[in-house]
Amino acid sequence: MPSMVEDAGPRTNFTIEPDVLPNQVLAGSRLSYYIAISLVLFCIWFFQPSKQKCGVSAPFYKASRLKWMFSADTLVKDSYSKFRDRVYQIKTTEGVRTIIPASLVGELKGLPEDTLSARTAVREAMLSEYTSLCAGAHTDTLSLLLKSKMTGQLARMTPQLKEELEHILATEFPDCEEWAPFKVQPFMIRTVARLSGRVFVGPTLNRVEEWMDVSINFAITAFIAVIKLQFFPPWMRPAAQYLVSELGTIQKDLAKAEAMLTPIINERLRDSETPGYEKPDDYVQWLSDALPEDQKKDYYIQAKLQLLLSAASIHTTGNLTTDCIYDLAVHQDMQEILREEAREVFSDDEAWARKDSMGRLKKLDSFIKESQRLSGNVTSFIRKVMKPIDLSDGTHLPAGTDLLAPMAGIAVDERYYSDPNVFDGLRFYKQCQHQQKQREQQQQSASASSSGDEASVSNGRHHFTSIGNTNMNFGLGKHACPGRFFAGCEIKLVLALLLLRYDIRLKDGETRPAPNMFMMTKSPSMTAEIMFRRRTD
Ligand code: HEM
Repeated sequence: MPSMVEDAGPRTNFTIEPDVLPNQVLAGSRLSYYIAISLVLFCIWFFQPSKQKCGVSAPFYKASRLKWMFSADTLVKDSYSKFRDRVYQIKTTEGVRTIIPASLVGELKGLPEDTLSARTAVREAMLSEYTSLCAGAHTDTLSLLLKSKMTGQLARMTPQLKEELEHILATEFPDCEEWAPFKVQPFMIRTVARLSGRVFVGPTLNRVEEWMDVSINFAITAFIAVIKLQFFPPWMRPAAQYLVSELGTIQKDLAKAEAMLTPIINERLRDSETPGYEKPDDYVQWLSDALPEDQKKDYYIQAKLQLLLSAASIHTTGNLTTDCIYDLAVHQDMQEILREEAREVFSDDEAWARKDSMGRLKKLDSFIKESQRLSGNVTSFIRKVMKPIDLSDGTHLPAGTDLLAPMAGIAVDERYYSDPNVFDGLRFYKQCQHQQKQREQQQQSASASSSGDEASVSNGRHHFTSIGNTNMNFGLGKHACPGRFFAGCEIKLVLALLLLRYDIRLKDGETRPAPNMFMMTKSPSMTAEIMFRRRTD
């Protein structure tokens, strides 16, 4: 057997942890059939030469495609430390990807969609023509509604979220009167599904198990469908799609969601005729109001947008919350610091609804951002070049080039983060304080305030929701995540409440649960247990 590693980079032993692959990949009555067909296709796919010639004037980092599949984190870090500020290319399972460093991504982030497309890149990555993972003409609606109805207005939602959180803690979190182990990841996914559901579909449907099930599993099913389809060369996919059972599940889930939403939409349309009717304040309503008259009864598109919204928000937010708990369990000293801050902010019950409360949790904000820095995305800024682009370093990017930014490498670049491999929960808090001082000094000095680096001092770039060329966990530019403010609010709420009520630690003799890596997706262990004990104060 020829060596699978073509060259370069430290070699990795590929062992697959039992919880690396979602259970659904491994289960099912047709398992042996899948294994047989997958093996044959894997051989065809693995040994076929990469035919993609896109003419990017940048060197290749050579590494096995297996490494991309199971160890993309290490691959991106290794290749980044070799090239750092240079553009380079990697052959991945999905084709050639051109990697854009932080120093050049600024030249691209403002380009229009017809020159550099996020939509096309995501549509292709999701194999939307088979998976239906695309909102079509309504793609912008999804983001615009989040921006106009949520961002900046989150305080209005926190009392409902707090109520929902109390309910799920009361019904699904153990008593923990003594130290007790608890599996965090599945709980966090359910919690975020319920909290988000409260704002997406309202207080009745969000607690219905069937809705929870569909909204949580839609993203997982789609992920598995994409992976299976990727094993087939593009020319085989029109026929191969019939072998991927998850594509059928996606359609069934869409139908279930449609059936659950239809009576709610109809009831609201009926009630809106009644004088004095007070409209509910949730995504179902915002969407219904935004749709043109002839589409208000298009239940299918409304169901689809809801499931796409769930897919974008539940696992991303739930997994980051889980990572934060793992980091809190390791960094015991941070718990009292953050608890103290939460006690100050939530000194009375009304504080949960106060407009500025979440913003005052500055140390917690820093802690979450630091967790995300070290556990966040492997890559970001997924884009497709639609018209040729020339970068200032002389790199030519022809139409058809697929871009990525090497987030895993940037996140541990010592030029951007001092002691980058050390977890410092107050890293961004200290930077914010420093920034604040600079701002005050600038205000005092008229000459200083009229000169120089004003923008960098005043834009709060160390906050959890800030984005920048070296900070792309929420993407960059026009398509940067519009849900990040809501995500921050949910995560702070969950962590603050848990910190106020529980002590948290690792199980005896254990270290921080290792993340799972599969196909560029890094996620916290789904099976790890963390110890909780209810506080008596
Ligand atoms: C920690 C949680 C989250 C992370 C890490 C995350 C990350 C991202 C990233 C990396 C992108 C791509 C941005 C780009 O390409 O420039 C994105 C897009 C998006 N996210 Fe999030 N997200 C999170 C939570 C949420 C939530 C809670 C929502 C909804 C409430 C949401 C809705 C969206 C939507 C609709 C887009 C597509 C934006 C567009 O293409 O214009 N996300 N997110």
